[in-house]
Amino acid sequence: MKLILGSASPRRRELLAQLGLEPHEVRPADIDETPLKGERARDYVSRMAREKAMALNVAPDEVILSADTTVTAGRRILGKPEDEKEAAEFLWLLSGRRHHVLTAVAVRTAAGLRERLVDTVVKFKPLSNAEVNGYLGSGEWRGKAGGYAIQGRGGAFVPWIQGSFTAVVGLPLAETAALLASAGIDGEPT
Ligand SMILES: Cc1cn([C@H]2C[C@H](O)[C@@H](COP(=O)(O)OP(=O)(O)OP(=O)(O)O)O2)c(=O)[nH]c1=O
Repeated sequence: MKLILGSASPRRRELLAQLGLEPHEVRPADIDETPLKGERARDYVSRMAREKAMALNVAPDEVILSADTTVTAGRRILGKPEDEKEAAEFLWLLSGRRHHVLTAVAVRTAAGLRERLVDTVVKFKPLSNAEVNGYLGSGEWRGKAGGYAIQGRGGAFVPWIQGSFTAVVGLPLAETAALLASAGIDGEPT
């Protein structure tokens, strides 16, 4: 079976490499990522992963892997910030609080689609003006759900997590490996 990565995220590619897997092809799906009115975060993130997988054609010898990561604080869904102003808003919202990072993984073959949702709790320390401004200036917030990257400088804001570190970065490796194995794709640890 050929592994098709249905994602433009370089992090997801790197995480796959950690499993000893290299996609046969990268085929990102371009879908509308707007939440539905009143949609719950868990429903939203699952729908996104599924829609990314369903937007692509799948050949009988292909396995498509798609995922979606979103940050949720209270009832709010924090996606990728549109600009620096929104990134600042997200960072202040997360400052000194716990939030959830939800990552859904979808694996699709011609036979059907299987999906897993991973919920990780992340705690942010109270941020100072200097920390927020320095972080905004680094540009690291771009393209990251919630406006931070735990695997980068953003890691300095996180004293504690409960759940899956790899899920926060974009692909929960234990669940992904299990889903892929059941679709006939096995990696070797590198
Ligand atoms: C919270 C957090 C998110 N992220 C990233 C992972 C995802 O790439 C991104 C959330 O956006 P996604 O919409 O999940 O993915 P993407 O747009 O990067 O790629 P694609 O849709 O093609 O698969 O946020 C981090 O890298 N580190 C973090 O700590």
